[in-house]
Amino acid sequence: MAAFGALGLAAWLAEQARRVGMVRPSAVQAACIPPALQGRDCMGCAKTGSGKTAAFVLPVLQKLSEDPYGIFCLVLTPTRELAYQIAEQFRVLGKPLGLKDCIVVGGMDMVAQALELSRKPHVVIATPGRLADHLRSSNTFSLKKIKFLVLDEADRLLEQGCTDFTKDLEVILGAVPANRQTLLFSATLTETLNELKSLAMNKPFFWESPAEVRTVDELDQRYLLVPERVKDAYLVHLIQTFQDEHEDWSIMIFTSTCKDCQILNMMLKKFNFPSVALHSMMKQKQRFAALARFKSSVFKILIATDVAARGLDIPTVQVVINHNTPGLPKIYIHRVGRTARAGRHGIAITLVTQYDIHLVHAIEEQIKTKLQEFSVEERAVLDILTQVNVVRRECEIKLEASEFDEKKEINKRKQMILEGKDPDLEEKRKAELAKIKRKNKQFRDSVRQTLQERTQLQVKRKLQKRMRRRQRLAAKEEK
Ligand SMILES: Nc1ncnc2c1ncn2[C@@H]1O[C@H](COP(=O)(O)OP(=O)(O)OP(=O)(O)O)[C@@H](O)[C@H]1O
Repeated sequence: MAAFGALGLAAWLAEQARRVGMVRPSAVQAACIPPALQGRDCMGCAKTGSGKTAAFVLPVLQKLSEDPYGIFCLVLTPTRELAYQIAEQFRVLGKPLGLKDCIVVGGMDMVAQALELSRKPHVVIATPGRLADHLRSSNTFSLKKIKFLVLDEADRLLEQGCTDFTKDLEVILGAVPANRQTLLFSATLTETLNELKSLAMNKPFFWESPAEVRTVDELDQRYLLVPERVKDAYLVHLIQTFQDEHEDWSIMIFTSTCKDCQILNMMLKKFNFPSVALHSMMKQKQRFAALARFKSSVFKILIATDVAARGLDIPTVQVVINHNTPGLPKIYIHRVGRTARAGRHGIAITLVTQYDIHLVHAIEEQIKTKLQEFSVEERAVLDILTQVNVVRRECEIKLEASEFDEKKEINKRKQMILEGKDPDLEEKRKAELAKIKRKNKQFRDSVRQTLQERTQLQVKRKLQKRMRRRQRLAAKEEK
């Protein structure tokens, strides 16, 4: 495969890439860097861990070196941790340029970010919510001259649902120029291809990994059929097994809710498995600290919700365990993609209960691969079953006593204060917004009602007119 220089990158940039271990471009880099350098919009759909980040960082840095000014490039990504990770790649690869970047994410000081933005950094890496807040509340910076708009995990940014970014993306797209280059990347682009294409201003160059199998070959994908009520005992047994056989291995465990994440973290500590949790109910500083301790192998076990499912690049992760079967195949693809990255091997085990069989079939259909059964010693699991369930109950009671749910509300309020917002004002704003929405709905319903009544009236009049005409005709015929 051609070297980076042959892709059109300047010697200094190819050398910088080499210095950080990128000697030969990966398939998605070899495919997308040339058209990006030629000024085309690009969409890259490549497997997890295949170097999509550098596929947009390198061409952006190349173009920036030819015309250095700020704000040159805006990168949007769905989570705060990913924003920091992308910024790190820009800093490492852009070091010879003296790159100035600015990270704009929630949970951090908004005033400091506004100050940094006003200094016109070359590259802004942001989560949509916080950037939209800045655009709504201040005019101390402009995105009018950006050359590149990059959407990392693009399909997640455009996903509709409870935590969708739609309104924020509308604000941001209104603030960027039409004559820009748009680069879109993800491991699961295809489902939202049309919406994504509408984002690209001109006919985008589209590249998709040719392999039919959607997950990497180096990934050993297993399942474990377990009854729902003994799932935790299997989890503890799996961790014990891996830690006995490979004490240097790092394990990422995914679960569905913040509460479950918290309880499992408490449980594992009681079984002397030092672990850290990562979920959206934690304060931002706690999230960063947990990730740093896991990345540096101070802790070998990370329990996370799907806030950590996409993009996180932690080379030491050898095992991914799905404590719950992901509801969507693409969530599965991203979760298990946290291991077996950049050509390394890894194993992913999904705990499948009697209620999840259909989910496994949907996953296998999407990834075009059959999961193999992972065998364990049932006896060993039964031996710890009671103890695990007792410990879980103790942790649940302890968590309830700590008013975890109430904390969620308090956390939200604290977060707003930290971000310079007034929680009561926000509460009032939300109530007013809800009232306006209710009134609008009532108005629409009454209009619809009136139209229906009017239509019925018109139909009735027409029928009466037709009846009267028939009566007149009948009367004439009688004469
Ligand atoms: N050409 C290359 N040669 C060697 N290593 C590379 C190369 N490109 C990227 N890498 C390394 O591969 C790892 C994965 O890269 P990256 O995080 O960009 O993958 P990705 O495709 O974005 O994954 P995901 O879909 O999970 O976000 C990183 O550690 C990165 O430094």
